[in-house]
Amino acid sequence: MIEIVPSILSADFARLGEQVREAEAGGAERIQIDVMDGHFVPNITMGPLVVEAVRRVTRLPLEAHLMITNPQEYIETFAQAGADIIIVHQEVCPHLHRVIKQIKAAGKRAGVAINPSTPVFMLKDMLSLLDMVLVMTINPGFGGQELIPETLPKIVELRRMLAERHLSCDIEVDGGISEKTAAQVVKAGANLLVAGSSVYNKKESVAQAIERLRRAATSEHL
Ligand SMILES: O=C(CO)[C@H](O)[C@H](O)COP(=O)(O)O
Ligand SMILES: [Fe+2]
Repeated sequence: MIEIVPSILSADFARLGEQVREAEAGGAERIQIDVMDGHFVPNITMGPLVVEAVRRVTRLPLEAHLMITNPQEYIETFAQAGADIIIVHQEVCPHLHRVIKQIKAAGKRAGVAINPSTPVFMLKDMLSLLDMVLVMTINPGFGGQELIPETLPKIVELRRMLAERHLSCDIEVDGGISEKTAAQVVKAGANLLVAGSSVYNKKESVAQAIERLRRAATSEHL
């Protein structure tokens, strides 16, 4: 099943609760919270307090996309704050197996993200332990960027690797997902499509935006 996953990075923070509820009412089945530390990526955003606040206004599963240099130091904090899926970046985890086990030990689903320049084979031996691989379709740090086309073959390759191993891990994509790119990433093999600026775009309601993206994602055209 194809899901549109709203990222609150582009939401109106002055009325965050409302914006999360709008996504839920609009049919979103999970929400992504982008955590940035100003070290791994050149931007600073939200932390566990925001996860805790969002947890209070929705029953949807929450994904914490941790774009931070020492994720192993914060797994339990984000688990306690109410994240259901914890996503760490491969690039900052020399002991990735240990971090995945740490997420599982906290009772949460484990995801690993890879930047556009990180090859999919870096995750080959960990695939059986993962609930999700997040293929970044932009360089992480900011919303509103354009999808990098070189990331599309990575999705195809990952889907093939999972099929070969009979694994049912989710493939999520994040960055530059719009009406124009949604069908392309689905065709490549992604099933979870994170969307920030195209969901919270101020031109239409959050529900309308989600519906438009879902239609584009599941259309045969393009
Ligand atoms: O991880 C992220 C940025 O690093 C965000 O999830 C992503 O940017 C979503 O924003 P948009 O859909 O506007 O590209
Ligand atoms: Fe993200």
